[in-house]
Amino acid sequence: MAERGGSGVVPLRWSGEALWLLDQRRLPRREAWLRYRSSGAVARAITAMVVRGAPAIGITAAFGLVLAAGALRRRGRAAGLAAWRRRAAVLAAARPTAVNLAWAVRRLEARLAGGAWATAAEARRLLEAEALAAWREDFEANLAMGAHGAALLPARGTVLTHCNAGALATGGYGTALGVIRAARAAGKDIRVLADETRPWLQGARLTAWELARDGIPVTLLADGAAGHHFRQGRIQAVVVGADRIAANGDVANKIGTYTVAVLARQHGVPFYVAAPTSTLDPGTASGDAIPIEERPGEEVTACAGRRVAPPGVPAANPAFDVTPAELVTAIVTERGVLRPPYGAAIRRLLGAAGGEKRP
Ligand SMILES: CSC[C@H]1O[C@H](OP(=O)(O)O)[C@H](O)[C@@H]1O
Repeated sequence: MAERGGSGVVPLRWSGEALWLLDQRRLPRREAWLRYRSSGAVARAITAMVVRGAPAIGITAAFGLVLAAGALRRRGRAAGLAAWRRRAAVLAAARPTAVNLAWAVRRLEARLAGGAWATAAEARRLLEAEALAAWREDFEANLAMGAHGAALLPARGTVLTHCNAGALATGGYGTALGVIRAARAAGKDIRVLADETRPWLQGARLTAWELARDGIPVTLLADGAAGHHFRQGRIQAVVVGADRIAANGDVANKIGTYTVAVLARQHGVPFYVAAPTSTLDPGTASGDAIPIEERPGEEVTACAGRRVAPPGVPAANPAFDVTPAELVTAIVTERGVLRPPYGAAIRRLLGAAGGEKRP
């Protein structure tokens, strides 16, 4: 599926019996695949960031829910569903900020509730079909989002991106990197500045790896360097991904995104957010209500696994920040480009899709 239309990279593979995850902690040095056969192990892999990126962890959780189908063998449908829901809750809690985990649980639970199944095996087939559909739809959404976003970029210019919102963070092709891939495929001379994105280095390790593989010109920046390049007039647009977009258009994304948005506004550079509708969260009124994951301080006091701070010095490590909607030039989705006021635009988009966001 991932070969069609773009980067050949996918973060996961499904064998029918097991889920295989590309261990993103080891990239770019090593492309190591890990096999998972239980929903609990999948949840631990999401928390440990073996796989990361909002859409990618949503799809991964969906296959974790397929692996949880064994719980449905319990005596009685109600007992089986209760046991399955307990495993689903563990997956939903694996990381708190990306709304895509809850979206995956809602989507597969709806399939179970609405499906005709009498045995755990029949239920597993329903869940597997839904997980595969969610993966395919995400990949197709990225292709559509790429086309919508590519039209916003200049024929020639430099785009700054933050973190990794590429094929590795999605079901393939990418959101922010999908926009860049689509612009290049359309013949636009787009070059990329990639923030290294401390502390986990998604930019230095993952975005640089993806774009170099595709032959797309990419230059790595230290996180504190973006302001210098904005001031030198070297950046014509910013494109980033998102982990959750609140009902008013506030955007939760990797820590440091807000800083880039403020710099973009200061320098009159458009700031675009590329995200599938599965990342929209109409149930969360504003960014103030988005839970921000706090990760271990050791990720900050060390760099690439080597301690850099003196022993005993604590570190704050919020993994995300919130960019207020007023700093966002446009939100690029697979169903089109949203412009302010985002509250109304999101309601229209989801209303057009038939009421609330599909589970
Ligand atoms: C396509 S959304 C990717 C999104 O997820 C990343 O966070 P993490 O690597 O911690 O999962 C980052 O916020 C990206 O923009």
